[in-house]
Amino acid sequence: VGDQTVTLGIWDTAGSERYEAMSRIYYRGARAAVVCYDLTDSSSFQRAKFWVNELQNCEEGCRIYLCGTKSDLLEEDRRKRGVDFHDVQDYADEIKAELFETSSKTGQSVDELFQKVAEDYVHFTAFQVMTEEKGVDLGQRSGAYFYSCCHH
Ligand SMILES: Nc1nc2c(ncn2[C@@H]2O[C@H](COP(=O)(O)OP(=O)(O)OP(=O)(O)O)[C@@H](O)[C@H]2O)c(=O)[nH]1
Repeated sequence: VGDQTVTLGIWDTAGSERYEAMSRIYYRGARAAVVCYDLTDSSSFQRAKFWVNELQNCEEGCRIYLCGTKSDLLEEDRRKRGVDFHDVQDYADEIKAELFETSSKTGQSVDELFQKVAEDYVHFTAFQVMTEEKGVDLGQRSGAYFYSCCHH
């Protein structure tokens, strides 16, 4: 990212709610979470919402990335789509998450997803360091630190 190298440590947790307590051990303190669902399976999107709620309740500093998987199957046949893109986009907006549709088979959008995770990490960490060092004047609407955050 820019001239910085970001090393991501990635933990693949169990997707089932049954392993909720164990998964929490893995994602505790995480700065980013890629919550995956199968684009051809609407029930998997409902399960993804469960994990989003968990993250929102337990991990305040964790940015959420929604990731619809198996996009290659939709390329083959659009009728296989089980989760409406606009519904997910509305949900992503509501929870302030980024949305990606990827394929592990073809690699579609996988690099873009992790590039965005790394970029956001760098930008938001820089912003946090600046605000921690200087403090935030809530009365000041266009402080220099806000501009520098957005222009990094
Ligand atoms: N066509 C296609 N199949 C995929 C893709 N990703 C995974 N699969 C298939 O989906 C099935 C489940 O994949 P996994 O990677 O085990 O899924 P998982 O979400 O890690 O499963 P959990 O272990 O329950 O968390 C396997 O049969 C994979 O081959 C993809 O991008 N495209």
